[in-house]
Amino acid sequence: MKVKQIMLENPRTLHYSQTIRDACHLYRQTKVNCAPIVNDQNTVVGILTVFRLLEAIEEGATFATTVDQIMEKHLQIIDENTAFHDIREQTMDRLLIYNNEQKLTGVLTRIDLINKVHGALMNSEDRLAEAHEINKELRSVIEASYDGIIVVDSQGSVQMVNKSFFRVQGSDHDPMGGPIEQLTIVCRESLIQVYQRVMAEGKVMFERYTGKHLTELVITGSPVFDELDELVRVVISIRDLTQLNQLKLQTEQYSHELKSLRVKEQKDLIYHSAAMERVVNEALRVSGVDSTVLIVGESGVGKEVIAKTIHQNSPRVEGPFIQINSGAIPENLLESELFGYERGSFTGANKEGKPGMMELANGGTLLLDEVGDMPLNLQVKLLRAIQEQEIYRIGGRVPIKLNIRILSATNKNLEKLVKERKFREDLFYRLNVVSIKVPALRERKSDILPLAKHFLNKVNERYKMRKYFSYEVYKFLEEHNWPGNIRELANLVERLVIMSEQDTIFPDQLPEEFSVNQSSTPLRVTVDQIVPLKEARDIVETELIIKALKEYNSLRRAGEVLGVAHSTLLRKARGLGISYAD
Ligand SMILES: Nc1ncnc2c1ncn2[C@@H]1O[C@H](COP(=O)(O)OP(=O)(O)OP(=O)(O)O)[C@@H](O)[C@H]1O
Repeated sequence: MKVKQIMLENPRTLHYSQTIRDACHLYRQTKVNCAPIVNDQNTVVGILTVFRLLEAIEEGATFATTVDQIMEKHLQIIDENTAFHDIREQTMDRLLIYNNEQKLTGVLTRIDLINKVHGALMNSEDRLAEAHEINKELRSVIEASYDGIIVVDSQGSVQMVNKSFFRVQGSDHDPMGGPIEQLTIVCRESLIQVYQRVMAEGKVMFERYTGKHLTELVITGSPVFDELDELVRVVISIRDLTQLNQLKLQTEQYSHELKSLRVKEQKDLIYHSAAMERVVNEALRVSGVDSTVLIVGESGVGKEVIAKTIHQNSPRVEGPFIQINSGAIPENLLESELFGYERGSFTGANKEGKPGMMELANGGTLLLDEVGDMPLNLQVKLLRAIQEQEIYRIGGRVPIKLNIRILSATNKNLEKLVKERKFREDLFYRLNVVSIKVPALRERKSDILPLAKHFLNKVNERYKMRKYFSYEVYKFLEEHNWPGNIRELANLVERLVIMSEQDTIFPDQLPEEFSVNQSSTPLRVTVDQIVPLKEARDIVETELIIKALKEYNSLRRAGEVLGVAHSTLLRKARGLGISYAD
């Protein structure tokens, strides 16, 4: 603080010829307790304090006594820019304050000083309370932060940590006051690096720490400067992303499970086998991304069903699912089917022109079925369309922007076709970003019965019937080799339902080409020890009756399947000790 900040500015002066009366008048008027005395040239020649005035009256002076007779002539003059600190030792009553042009600018009296100091004290007390309040608020803000916060001074010693720091650290170890090197937190090295880099460069720095079990910490160091622009401390925050990562993983897992539940709910996708479960999981995994997928497998194994599953579980689900079968469309029409055409572009064309399948699939998914049958000249155009996501209709000049996902399916060996130069290699790689192989039905026998039941239900529903298969028919379906895969199975089921006259379908109703003899493993009863014939008959009958009752859950149906009247079945069951409540 400088003297000019606490002095009484521009004090009123008295001429040396003025009297004590004038002085008293001045004191009363200005409420000051001293006055500089000037001569005719307005130069200060003395100073008269109230104290000196009272002293003079006591010594016999009167109101008429002129001030030059009683004033203090010994003057203490100081520059207005002198620091207050430097005049603490001086007598305050007589301080005259001059500026650098040697002009009187103020006086400093004890009372003024006391007032000023008192004011300053009150002020600083208020400011201290305010600072205390701000400090408290700051502290609670820092404590409320979920991020761990640690403040380190320029010497590298820890000045403060918040509660969250202990959570991130995973222990109660208190690093306060200690050097940063003694921290026990897992990301110690990264934290020290951040601190050192902030100290060296004076700006905000980041580091990422990754550890076991999805541990991920983001460490951010921010410099704090004082008024002199000196870097005095570094505030380091540690954001723990571990929980977030775990939650993310969990959400991904849940959404995957949810998806597979949805798929299980999808009525037209039936599977029990682990092989098919793997295929469905692959389909679900690729459904989330927009990559091209090549679905391979024998004819009729369900490639189209898998393509639909991908579409239905993809973000494009609200868009169209369009399918074009390259093998089924005559070569000369395939191009216009794919790309569409403008009006009058060729004879026989619709007058108005027509959008192609690619255009129709915009915003959705296009399945190129039997893609191995696509003619070579169209393969070039297709590749260009996929790469540029843009097509021209036949006869059209305006490019049409595409936003489609391409899936393709084939039962051919595309790699072989590439070698034989019947399929373009570049297109093959473009389509085969991800490939999914759907296994043949003979490689997933456990899917056969659920599929057969599914088709049986559908056909019964369609024709309003209530037919069912005998055990032997199921056995046959399960054992058959199914060269035509699921389509063949579905066709046979429909044929059996339509053709059979009774409600129960027996093997003798199987078409000739499916004669039971063709079954790869005919029905056999295995005998591994010799037992009396009666006992053997009882064992076989018991097994058959239990199985039939379990499968059909009805005496009448089980009887039909086993070829006996239900009353006979009931009697036999009782005789063999099989309990059954119909
Ligand atoms: N998992 C399944 N659940 C229910 N039905 C299925 C399943 N897989 C296939 N199908 C049915 O079998 C028939 C043949 O399936 P799909 O057309 O998908 O086979 P594909 O492999 O595409 O045949 P292609 O090679 O002849 O094009 C269809 O009627 C389909 O609905």
